[in-house]
Amino acid sequence: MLGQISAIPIKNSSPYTVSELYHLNKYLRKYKYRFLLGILFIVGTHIFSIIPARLTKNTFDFLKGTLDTYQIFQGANFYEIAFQILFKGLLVYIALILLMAFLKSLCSFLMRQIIMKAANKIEAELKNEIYNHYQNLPLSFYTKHSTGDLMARIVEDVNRVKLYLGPAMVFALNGLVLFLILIPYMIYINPKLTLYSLFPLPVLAISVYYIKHFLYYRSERLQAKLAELTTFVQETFSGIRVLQSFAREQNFVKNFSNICESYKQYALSVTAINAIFTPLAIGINSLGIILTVLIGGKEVIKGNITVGNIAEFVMYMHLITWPIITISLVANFLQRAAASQKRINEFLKEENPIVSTQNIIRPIQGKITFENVSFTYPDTGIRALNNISFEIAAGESVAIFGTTGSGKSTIASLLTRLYEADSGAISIDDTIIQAYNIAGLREQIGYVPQDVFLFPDTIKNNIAFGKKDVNETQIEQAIQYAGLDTSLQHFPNHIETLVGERGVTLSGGQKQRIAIARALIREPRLLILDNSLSAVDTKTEHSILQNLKRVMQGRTTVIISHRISAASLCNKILVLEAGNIVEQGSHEELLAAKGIYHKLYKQQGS
Ligand SMILES: Nc1ncnc2c1ncn2[C@@H]1O[C@H](COP(=O)(O)OP(=O)(O)OP(=O)(O)O)[C@@H](O)[C@H]1O
Repeated sequence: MLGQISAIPIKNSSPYTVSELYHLNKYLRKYKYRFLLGILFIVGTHIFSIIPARLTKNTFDFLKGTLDTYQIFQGANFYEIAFQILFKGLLVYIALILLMAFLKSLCSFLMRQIIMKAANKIEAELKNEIYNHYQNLPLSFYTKHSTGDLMARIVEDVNRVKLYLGPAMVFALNGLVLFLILIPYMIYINPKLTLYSLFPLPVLAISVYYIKHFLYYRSERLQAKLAELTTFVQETFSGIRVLQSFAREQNFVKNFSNICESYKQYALSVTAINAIFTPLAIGINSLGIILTVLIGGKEVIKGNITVGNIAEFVMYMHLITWPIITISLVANFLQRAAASQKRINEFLKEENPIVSTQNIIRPIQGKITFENVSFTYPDTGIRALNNISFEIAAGESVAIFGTTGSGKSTIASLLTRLYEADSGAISIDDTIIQAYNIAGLREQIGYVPQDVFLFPDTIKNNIAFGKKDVNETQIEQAIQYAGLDTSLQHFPNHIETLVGERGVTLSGGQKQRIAIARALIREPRLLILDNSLSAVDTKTEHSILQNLKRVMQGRTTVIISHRISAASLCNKILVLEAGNIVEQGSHEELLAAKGIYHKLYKQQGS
């Protein structure tokens, strides 16, 4: 509701386990060769990271060896020769280090390309899977879940899963491969130096874990605030008409400013924690370097290692720090992905109970039979229809007439199989409705619901939405039958006029008539108009109904209405009250019966 902010739910507090991610196995299997190739390039990246460190060690040792020799020959004629040897040797080492750096960058680039691309492909496929599944779910599913929730699961949650499949996968594999290659190699060079240089790393891992944990919690809140802000702005502008007409602008400005302020506070705290993080990581890493130089120095004095080994170890320290930092990142991405996948799985597990038993696809004649049909809305428990029975002959026009909330629209929902009756039987052409293929049946029904929905597109495209492959003549004809032709003359772009968001640029009556044209273009065997002429004057209503009589010749028309004027034009009228059929017959018969219909006839001054 406008003004009551409904933040997009991006977190589900119910428990989840990593096993939720098993759903992704089919995608991982599909892209297994990509991931394996990615691992190969990760190995390459690390080999080309370790070799330069080894080359640096050799450079140091070479420098030291050459300088020692130079000391021996100082004062003699060999000075120039020693300098030449030193310089050429250095150039060779620099060239080799540059080559390794290039190869490392190349492997790293290819690894990211391969794994990230696979993650992007899986993200798109998962989105498609969810969207396809949404399309197959019944209307009752949509009344239970908000649009914000549906959107959050297909956008936010899938994005979190992608972060796990992409960056988290890269970080995890990167760290694992590096540890497997580097640690044994360091131990091989000098176990004692390895132990001391790695000593501060657990401290780094634990501090990073806690800081990141706190940071993610805050970021989560920040994200929720952002969603709140977005929803608020969206709701404000979609309800701008009401907002301005009720002069509530200042209240909304104040509310917006309050949400902005709390968003700012969260953003500031996230920035502050982020600011602590980098100096802390650098500090702990420096501690490791100090220990390496100190212990390494002692080892050099003892003759166990060379000066080059210290330089080499300092470089290894830098290589290992980032994977340590990313451990908590990976753990966090994994948790968030599992929570998100759980939310996605919840929807993917939803099944549509409205199915076809025999998948019959055939043209219908339009005979409709309701036998002792009852229906209670599952979410509210409201009994909308109470054991109702009636019959409509093929080609008949029938009005369903009654007070508001009496169950008229529910009959239309059951006929279009948007809901399933709890008991009783609904048949079309003496075949139980469940036997028909659902899409095949719906394609033969032209249903104009009470709340008209128009896409922000042209009038033409809104009408053509009802059918594949339509031509201009069919559109013009549907417009004429729906009584829209005179209105269209006032539009500068005729049927190419854009209707704006939900048809905001049109009058209520124009929107209703576009919806009728959309239904008529399908040339339906059964036409259901649910209060579809409530926004037009009785004269226009009369002329449209006369048109429909011609168009629907030999086809069944069900007109749901509160108006006697509409009902009186039909062959038969069903009068509903509190889910029961209280009267039925022709206009004349019902007037003669002097019941509810007659009373309403008098009230409406017909
Ligand atoms: N989607 C829904 N979920 C839960 N309850 C519903 C739903 N739609 C309608 N109802 C309830 O079912 C009852 C019958 O509603 P229905 O829309 O069929 O009445 P109606 O006769 O068409 O009313 P109106 O003339 O005002 O459109 C009402 O009490 C309504 O509150």
